[in-house]
Amino acid sequence: MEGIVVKGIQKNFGKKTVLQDVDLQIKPGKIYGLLGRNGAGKSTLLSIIANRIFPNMGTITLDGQTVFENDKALGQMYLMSERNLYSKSSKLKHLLGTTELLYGNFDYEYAYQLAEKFSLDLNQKFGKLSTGYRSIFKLIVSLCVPAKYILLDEPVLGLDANHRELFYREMVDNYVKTGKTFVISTHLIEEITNSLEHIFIIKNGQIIIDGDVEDVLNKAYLVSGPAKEVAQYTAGLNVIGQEKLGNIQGDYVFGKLDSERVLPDTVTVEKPNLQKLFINLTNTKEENK
Ligand SMILES: Nc1ncnc2c1ncn2[C@@H]1O[C@H](COP(=O)(O)OP(=O)(O)OP(=O)(O)O)[C@@H](O)[C@H]1O
Repeated sequence: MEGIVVKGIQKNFGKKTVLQDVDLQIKPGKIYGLLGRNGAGKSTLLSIIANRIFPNMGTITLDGQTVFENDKALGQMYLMSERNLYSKSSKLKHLLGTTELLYGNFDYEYAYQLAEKFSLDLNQKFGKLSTGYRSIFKLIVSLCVPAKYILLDEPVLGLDANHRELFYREMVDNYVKTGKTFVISTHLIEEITNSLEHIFIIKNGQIIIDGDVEDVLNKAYLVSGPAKEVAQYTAGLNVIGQEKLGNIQGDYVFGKLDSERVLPDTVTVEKPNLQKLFINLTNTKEENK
């Protein structure tokens, strides 16, 4: 099968199972979002895909070939993660050269252009950069490596709002120009929704949603109005969350509404955004109370 295929992945750390029965496919030429709450297993999954850590069960293939100790397949993937792998005493421009040694054909011209846009001086040493600029440097590298699949684990960590916007724009621009595939794990859902085509939502180590953003959002509804009428209208539907303010109630429904039911005049049906849907799908029972 084309692209990256993740099949039956399980990962345990000690006695704890942090990923279970994870199956998914990353097809070439799309922008994917990997969304999940703190500790859901996003970084672990991305590290397994990039062969940085090994699963207890399951396989990862790229275009049908295992990625396990397969340099050719791994050369087509680049994982940018929170971990700082760079030597603190190295100048940024020299670190670009190190990346070229590993991945070949590094796009220096583009890297210099991006550095200028982000006001990053490449003559500085990595260790002297602020948290945000460390992320920016790593992002610049990930946009300029020749790999076909770019995995970004919390890419905008520490970036201010202006730099985050600039990064999303550059990523989409790069995607349009190169047709590369991006997989981004993030908590900042609202601001990235428009850049994503497909999402995976991971909860407690399992994929609970796998679909195109539009299709997923088409299944979500927010039904609001007086508590009694709302409860009647949503009875028996897949209500995944609820908001209450006095006597006014908002039920989040995921799936289908019942077209046979008459919507009372006092009740409205809206489409929630991805962030609201995510919060409701991933809330724990305690948080729903
Ligand atoms: N090396 C490790 N040893 C033991 N437990 C680990 C290790 N790495 C991750 N974990 C545990 O695995 C679970 C998943 O962690 P992971 O970092 O993949 O989550 P995440 O979704 O990326 O979270 P966050 O959004 O907070 O970064 C957590 O409970 C974490 O404590």
